[in-house]
Amino acid sequence: MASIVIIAPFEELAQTANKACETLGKEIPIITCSVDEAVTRAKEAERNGAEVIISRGTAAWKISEANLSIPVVSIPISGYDLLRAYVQATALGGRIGIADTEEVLRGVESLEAIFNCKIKKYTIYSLEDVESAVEALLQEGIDVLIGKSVYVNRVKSVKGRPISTVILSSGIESIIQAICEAEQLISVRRKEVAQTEQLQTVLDFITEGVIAIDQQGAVTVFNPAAERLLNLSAQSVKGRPIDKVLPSFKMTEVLQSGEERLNQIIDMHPLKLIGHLVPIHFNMNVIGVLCTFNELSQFQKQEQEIRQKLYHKGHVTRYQLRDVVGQSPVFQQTLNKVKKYAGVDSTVLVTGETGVGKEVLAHLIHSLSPRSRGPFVAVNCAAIPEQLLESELFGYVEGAFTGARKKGKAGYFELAHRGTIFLDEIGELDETLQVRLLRVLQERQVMRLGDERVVPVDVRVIAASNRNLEDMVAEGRFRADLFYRINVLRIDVPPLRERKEDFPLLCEHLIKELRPYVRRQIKGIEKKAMDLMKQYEWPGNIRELRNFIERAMILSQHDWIDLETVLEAGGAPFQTLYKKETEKNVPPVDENTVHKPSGQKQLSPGRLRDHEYDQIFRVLKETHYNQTKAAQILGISRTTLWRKLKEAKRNKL
Ligand SMILES: Nc1ncnc2c1ncn2[C@@H]1O[C@H](COP(=O)(O)OP(=O)(O)OP(=O)(O)O)[C@@H](O)[C@H]1O
Repeated sequence: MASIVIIAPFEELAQTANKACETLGKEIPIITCSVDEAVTRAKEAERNGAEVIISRGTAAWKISEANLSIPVVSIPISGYDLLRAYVQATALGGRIGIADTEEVLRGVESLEAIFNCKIKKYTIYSLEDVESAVEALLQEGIDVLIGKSVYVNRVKSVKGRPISTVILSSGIESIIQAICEAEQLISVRRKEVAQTEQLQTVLDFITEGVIAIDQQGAVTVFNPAAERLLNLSAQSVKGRPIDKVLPSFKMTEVLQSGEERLNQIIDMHPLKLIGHLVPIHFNMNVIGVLCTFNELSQFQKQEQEIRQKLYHKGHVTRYQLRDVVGQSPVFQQTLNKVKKYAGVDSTVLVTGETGVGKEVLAHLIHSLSPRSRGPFVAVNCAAIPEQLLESELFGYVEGAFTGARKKGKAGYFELAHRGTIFLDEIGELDETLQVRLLRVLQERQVMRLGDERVVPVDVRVIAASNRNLEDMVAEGRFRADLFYRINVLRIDVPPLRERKEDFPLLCEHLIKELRPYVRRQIKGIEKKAMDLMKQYEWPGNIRELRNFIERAMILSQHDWIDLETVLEAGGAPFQTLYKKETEKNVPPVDENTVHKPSGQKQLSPGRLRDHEYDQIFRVLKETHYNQTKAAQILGISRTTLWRKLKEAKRNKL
C-alpha cells in the first residue's frame, strides 16, 4: 500500500488530483467518495498501511476528528483558486457573494483590496450553517454565489430567487502543495518512529532501572530493568501516582523543587538502591522527573571492577616465581619465608642492601598471595618529592591545594584497594607522613587531603628499607610505633656476597634476559672469568651484577665472556683484584668505596662523603640534571641517588 492516499469528496477534485500526480510523476491512490463515506475509507486506508491521508474541506475535517493514528493533510484553497472562482463569477454578472470558512474569507479580503471590489461574505462554521448563510446572502441581494461544492449543491435546493453558483475548488497547485506537505510529514514521522524505537530498545535493554513520571506525578515509563529490580510489573505501575506505588523514590519532591538529586540511596528494605533523580524541563517548566537506579551492591561491584581495570594499568606485578633466581640455602630460606608470608595479610618489612632484590621479593609476595588478581602499587618514597608524597599516597579532593587536579585524585592507597602497596625506602618518610601512615595502618582507611570523609581501603602493606630502621628508631629519626606496625613479618634479603653459590645461575639468568637488549648471542661466562667475578664484593648486589654483565656482553669479542672481557668490563677494581689473586694475596675490599669499571669512583651505599658529593654534582651537571642518566654513570640506582641528594640536603652540604 502507498504511504499517501488522497480521498476526494467529489469527482472534479479527483480529476485535478490525478493531474497533480501526473505532473509530479507519482502514483498516489485517489479514492473518490462522498463526504459521509470519507471516514470509513480513510480508516480502511490506514489499515492497509497508509501513513498520511490527503483530503479536502469537510471530508478532511471529519477524518481528522475520527481519531486515526495517522495525520490528515487538508488541501488548501489557494489565492489562485479564489482568483479563478472570482473571474468566473464576474463573467456571470451581478453582485457576488461568498460563503465559506474564516480562513477562505481572509483570502477574499485580499482579493477585494487588489480588485477594489466588494464581495458579500458569510462565515460558515458547520454544515448546518449553510442554509442560513445562503438565506442571509440572498437577502443582501446577491446574484452569484461562490462556495465549495457541498454548500453550492445545497443552495441549488433552496427555492427562491434564481441564483448562479460558482464552485470554489482547489486547483492543481494546491494539491501539489498538499502532496509535498504529506511527504514531509511522512519523513518526520519516520524519523520520530525510529527515534522512539531506539529509545524503547535502550529502555528495554539497559541494565539500570528507569522510571519517569509526568507533571502530575503519574508513572509514564517503567522499563524491564525496573520491573526486575523492584519485582513489579510495568502494567501495575504505569499511570499510577508514584507516591502511592513507590514513595521511597521521593520523585515528587524533585518535581516540586526542580532540583536534581544524584547518588541517592533508596531504601527498599532489604534491598538498597542507588539512584539519580533529574527533573525533565520543557519551556523552563518542570514537566516530569526521570530516575535511573541500580542495586547498590551491583554498583559497588562495577566500581570495583573499573577501579581494578584502570588501576591495573601500570600497577601489576612484574615478577613471578620463575623470574626469581637463587639456589643457595640462605636464599632458599628467604624464599620459604616469602611463600609463607604470601598466604597471610600481615604487613611485611623487607630489608637488605641496595640491589639485593627487595622489590623483586615484594612483587613475589603479592603474586603468590590471594590478592594476586588485585593491583600491586609500588611507591618509592625516596623518589617522590617530599611536598608531593602526601597527596600521592593519600589522594586529594578538588581544590585541596593550588595545582590540585579538578575532581581530585585517588592516592596510592586507594589505588591499591584489594591489592598490595609496596612502600620502598620507607625510612625516607618524614615525621608527618609517618604519623599519617601509622593511622592508615591502624584504621585501614584513608582520608584524602582536604576531605572530611574517610575511604575504607583493603590493602596489604609491604615496606622496604636498605637503611637500618632499628638504628633510625634509636636515633629518633623513625617513629618506634610505626616501626613496630610494619615490622610484623620480616624478610632480610642476604647480600650477593653471602650467596655466591647463586652466581652461575644468576649470571645465566641475566645473560638470557639481556640477550634481546644487547642483541648478542652470548652463551655464558668462562670459568676463570667467573672465578674472578666471585672474588668481587658486589656492593651494588644483583643490580650491579646485571649492569656488569650487560657491559661485558657488549664488550665481548666471542660467544663466551672470557677473563679478558671481565677485566675490561670490571676496570681498575677487577684488574687490582686479578693482580692480587695471582699474587695469592687478597686483601679485604674497602667497605665504602669500590672502583667503577671506567676507573671512576663508584659511590657506595654508605654515608656521603665530600668528594662523592662533588662527583654527584659534576655528573648531574654533565647530564643536564637527568637523574636517571646520572645514576647510570655513577653506577648507582636512582633511588640511591635520591637518597644521597636528600642526605646532602639534610647535612646542608
Ligand atoms: N633473585 C633474583 N633473581 C633474579 N633477578 C633478581 C633477583 N633479585 C634481584 N634481581 C634483579 O636485580 C635488580 C635489583 O632488584 P630490586 O630492585 O628488587 O632490588 P632492591 O633491593 O629493591 O633495590 P633498592 O634497595 O635499590 O631499591 C633488578 O633488576 C632485579 O631484576
